[in-house]
Amino acid sequence: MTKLVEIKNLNVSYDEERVLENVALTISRNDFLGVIGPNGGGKTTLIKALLGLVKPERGEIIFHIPATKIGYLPQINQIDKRFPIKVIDVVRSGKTEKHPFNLFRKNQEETTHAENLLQEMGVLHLRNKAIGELSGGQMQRVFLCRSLMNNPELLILDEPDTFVDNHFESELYEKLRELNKRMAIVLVSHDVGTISYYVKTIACVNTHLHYHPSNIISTTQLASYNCPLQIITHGPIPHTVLSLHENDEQHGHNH
Ligand SMILES: Nc1ncnc2c1ncn2[C@@H]1O[C@H](COP(=O)(O)OP(=O)(O)OP(=O)(O)O)[C@@H](O)[C@H]1O
Repeated sequence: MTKLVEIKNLNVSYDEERVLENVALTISRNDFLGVIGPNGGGKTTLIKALLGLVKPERGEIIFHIPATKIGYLPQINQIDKRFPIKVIDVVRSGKTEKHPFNLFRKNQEETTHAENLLQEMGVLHLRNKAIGELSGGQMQRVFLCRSLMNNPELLILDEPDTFVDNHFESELYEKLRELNKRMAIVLVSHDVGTISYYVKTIACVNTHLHYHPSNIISTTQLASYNCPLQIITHGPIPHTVLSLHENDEQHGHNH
């Protein structure tokens, strides 16, 4: 399996507070890794590490691909609706190999690539709209196109389902499954139920990282990973499983 990024013995602290400790993780070609964990557990910090944005206090991060081959869809909660930029230009701005001031110079090849991505995501008809006119789901698709402009080998998404409706959420995950045929994906989500249906492996991050080599994970395993999450799912239809009370049997399901 071709390795894309390796994290070894990583410690990260902010102002003396240890956020990641002794973290090891290898991302390889065709991986589809779901990153879960409690609030403040260090998921975003792990993403920053994968993007080379945090300085390790200890350990190392080895990149086997250039930075331009890592696509990133940040957590987007809000955007100033008045921001004057067209959809097509948002997508084109994801092209980072060139000098940044080339951004708005017309380049037919890049425009065609951006249009192909918009087409793939089903939003080509919005190409000349102002970004602020779009719905949450449409905007998320456009930003996803932007993160694909460099044809990444690794795509990292931080809670892409935050402000989209349920319908778009499942569409998005289906798209990710298609994209996973041509790139590795790391997906951070609070929605353990849904992601466990799509990802191949799971990392539970709560200062320490526990790698789980499958997408099926039980509440008992989560507890042993010190990942106190309330919901989890597996099987063909996503559903929730409530965490157990102390004396419960193991198979308490809530469909
Ligand atoms: N730039 C920073 N400076 C200081 N502390 C930070 C900084 N970024 C994050 N932290 C702290 O580090 C801890 C981990 O934060 P991080 O955002 O990585 O967690 P998370 O798992 O992504 O959380 P959430 O699920 O709430 O998004 C938290 O306690 C947070 O307050």
